[in-house]
Amino acid sequence: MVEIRKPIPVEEAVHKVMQYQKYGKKETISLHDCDQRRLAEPIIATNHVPSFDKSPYDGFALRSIDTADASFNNPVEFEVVEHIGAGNVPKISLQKGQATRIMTGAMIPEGADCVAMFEVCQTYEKNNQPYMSIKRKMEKDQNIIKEGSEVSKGDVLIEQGTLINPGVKALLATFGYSKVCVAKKPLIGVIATGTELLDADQPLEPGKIRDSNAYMIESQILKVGGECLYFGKLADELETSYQTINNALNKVDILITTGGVSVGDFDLMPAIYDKLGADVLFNKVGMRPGSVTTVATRGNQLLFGLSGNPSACYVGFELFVRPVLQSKLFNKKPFLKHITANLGVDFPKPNPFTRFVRSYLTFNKSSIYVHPSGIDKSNVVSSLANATCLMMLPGGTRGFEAGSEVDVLLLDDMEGQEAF
Ligand SMILES: Nc1nc2c(c(=O)[nH]1)N[C@H]1C(S)=C(S)[C@@H](COP(=O)(O)OP(=O)(O)OC[C@H]3O[C@@H](n4cnc5c(N)ncnc54)[C@H](O)[C@@H]3O)O[C@H]1N2
Ligand code: MOO
Ligand SMILES: [Mg+2]
Repeated sequence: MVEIRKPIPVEEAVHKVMQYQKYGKKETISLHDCDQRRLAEPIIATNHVPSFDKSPYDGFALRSIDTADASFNNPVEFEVVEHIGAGNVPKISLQKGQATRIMTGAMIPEGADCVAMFEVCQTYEKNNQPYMSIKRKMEKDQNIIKEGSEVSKGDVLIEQGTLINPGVKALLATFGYSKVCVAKKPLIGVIATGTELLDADQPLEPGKIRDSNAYMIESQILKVGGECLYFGKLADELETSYQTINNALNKVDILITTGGVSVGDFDLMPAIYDKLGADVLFNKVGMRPGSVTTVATRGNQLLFGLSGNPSACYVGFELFVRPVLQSKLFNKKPFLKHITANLGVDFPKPNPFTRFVRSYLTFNKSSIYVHPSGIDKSNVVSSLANATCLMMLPGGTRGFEAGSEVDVLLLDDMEGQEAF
């Protein structure tokens, strides 16, 4: 008699897996190498920005009060007493009728309370001494970037778990983080199972196929910030498969296998979990593809038994492995981002299970449409290359019409969301 498995709802399965997630480890690396990593500590402002009052323009720093009588017909004259560029510290404190020639980014001299741009000033010399005049009134604080006006020392600027993009890297540099504490990439082992599998460099043989899942999973791991350790492919043979999987578990944080989780005579994963003493959290989920996705734990390690069917394997990774990996990277929004979009095509056939259709989006003015990216079957590989999202069609007794609103999970978004 074949084993009859009871499917659990997707949300429940995700919840079960996430109970086992733990924050990962931290490491300190050079600022140069931190791109696309996630912050293991928040960025805290170590100084005010700017850290001194500065000029936003090339011009003259002066005392606004001295321009009180300036007008088109009454230019007011200033003696230019100092000349400073960005990086210089002004030495002269301005007295009545004095100005400092100042460049963008330079420190405002004492006494000055505004900056007049070159464009509104006339410059000339008298007795070899530079002078300038201005025909308009200036206001106190006009054209001055005040100390701390952008950021105050001690402010928490970027949360732990944030992906380091060029803007985050700029902040790290601004606040002197020449070494950055980032989440260590979790090491995820990958094993492909199946006597039918050939490597990518092997010629096809009757009855055999090339292993695509291992490469696909490797790519999925790398895309979301993990490190992959590939242990090779295993023929469907219990003892050697058990040995390899047992050894692999000692070397990685998480282990993913693909294939062999269903009820076939050569589907050995259930027997291997048994032999490993692993607890199976679930082995049937109310979803398509990926209904056979199995997750087990041994000690505090998670073993993901993804389906052998390529599309099912892909979806199983995105729904279950990805949020665990994101949590290990301290991402507070570990789940795939949901949006709603209008169905681009009809789905007349109902399905009792929630369907995750590999899809892509199109945009028309302010409307978003979602379309399948290929054949909607669990065993296909060709619908994956153009998939940028998963359309989520709830299970039930009805189909769906083009134009109706559906939930969509974004695959290329790296921010995520807090709840599934
Ligand atoms: N009697 C039943 N049969 C099946 C059921 C069921 O409930 N009762 N479930 C079906 C569903 S749904 C799926 S999905 C598959 C899952 O099968 P397995 O996870 O056990 O995977 P395999 O049997 O090892 O392989 C399935 C399929 O995928 C190909 N494959 C395997 N590994 C790879 C790889 N690394 N790269 C590319 N393709 C791979 C393999 O050749 C098979 O064609 O079970 C259904 N059956
Ligand atoms: O696990 Mo299967 O993918 O539901 O077709
Ligand atoms: Mg099978």
